[in-house]
Amino acid sequence: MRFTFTCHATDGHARTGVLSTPRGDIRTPAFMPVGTAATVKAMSIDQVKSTGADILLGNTYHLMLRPGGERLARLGGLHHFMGWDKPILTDSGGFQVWSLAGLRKMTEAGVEFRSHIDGSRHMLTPERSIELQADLIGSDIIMQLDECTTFGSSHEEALVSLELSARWGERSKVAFGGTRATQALFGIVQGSVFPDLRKRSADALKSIGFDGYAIGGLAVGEGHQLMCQTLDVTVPELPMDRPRYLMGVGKPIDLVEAVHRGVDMFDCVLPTRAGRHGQAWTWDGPINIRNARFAEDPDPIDPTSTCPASSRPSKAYLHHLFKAEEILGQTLLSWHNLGFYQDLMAAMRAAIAKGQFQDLRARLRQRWG
Ligand SMILES: N#Cc1ccc(CCNc2nc3cc4nc(N)[nH]c(=O)c4cc3[nH]2)cc1
Repeated sequence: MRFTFTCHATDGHARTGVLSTPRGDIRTPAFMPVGTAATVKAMSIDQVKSTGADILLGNTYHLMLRPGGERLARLGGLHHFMGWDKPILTDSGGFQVWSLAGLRKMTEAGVEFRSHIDGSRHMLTPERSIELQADLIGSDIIMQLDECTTFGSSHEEALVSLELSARWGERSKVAFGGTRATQALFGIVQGSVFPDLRKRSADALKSIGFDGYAIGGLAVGEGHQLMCQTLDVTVPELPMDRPRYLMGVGKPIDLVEAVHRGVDMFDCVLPTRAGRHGQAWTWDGPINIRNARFAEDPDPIDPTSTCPASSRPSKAYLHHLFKAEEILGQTLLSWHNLGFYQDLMAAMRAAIAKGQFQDLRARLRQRWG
């Protein structure tokens, strides 16, 4: 059975539905925990599963460097390697090369770079990225190789960049082999913050034809308002019957505003990275558990939560763990934050289904400012 995306309800531009894949269904709007190096940092795979996540994100850049694509394939692929039998989406590597690798050389062919781990030389082309994702890692949703246009680029620079990404999108589709029975290929829209270029990029990708469309080039320093304004002009250019994935986003308020504009899928390191640094997200906004006011707070973060990390340990205990630099603190707050993100997505799906998304959005905007 191939991929099918079904919308069950809409509320304005917001929509809720299911992306059915051979490895399982993804309830949308969906949040994907980030499992960069074959692990959602500080979490066991059972803890991740317990939060209700339907799909994880992996990074081709990290996995190709360590343990290596061919080694991962010899070990049965990423699902078997990390013990996750539900869907996995992998990013194609371009963004991570720019944010992590040293000594990069960008050409029409692809990007040459040195590993941030051991300085070894690597070449990533659209064709190699597809081979890594589809054949070696074995991911279910594959991203084209693209260039994430830096925020602050000129209109001309953004045009040159989006046209490169469109050519790489075409090459990715050819390497992927048109359509596959059990895997999906997503294109990535660029165009920075320029409405005309976002339309141009979307038109180019639609003419190539993808199973889903990601919105790239955002959450790169443009700020919440400009991100929302760019979504306002980009989402309407994307096909209604295909999933829309906003890459690298974001804070809870970002998710609410993007769902309001018709986005279906998200990924972000924030809940786990911030969790490892003591920040816990709550329905009343974020708190930092290392603050002295929690030193003798006997109550859990959220006694009503189904997540054990939210409903059982007291804030005093979590405060202690962070003061003592105990690893358990990082696990418990990462677990809590991922549980909170999944509860937020579930609340948005339910509100859209009941035609009450605007009430939820208004309440959360008021609370989170
Ligand atoms: N803590 C924390 C934290 C750290 C970084 C971020 C920003 C992530 N933003 C972001 N990820 C992206 C991945 C991307 N991947 C690709 N292939 N293309 C993109 O344009 C792209 C754009 C992105 N923008 C958000 C939260």
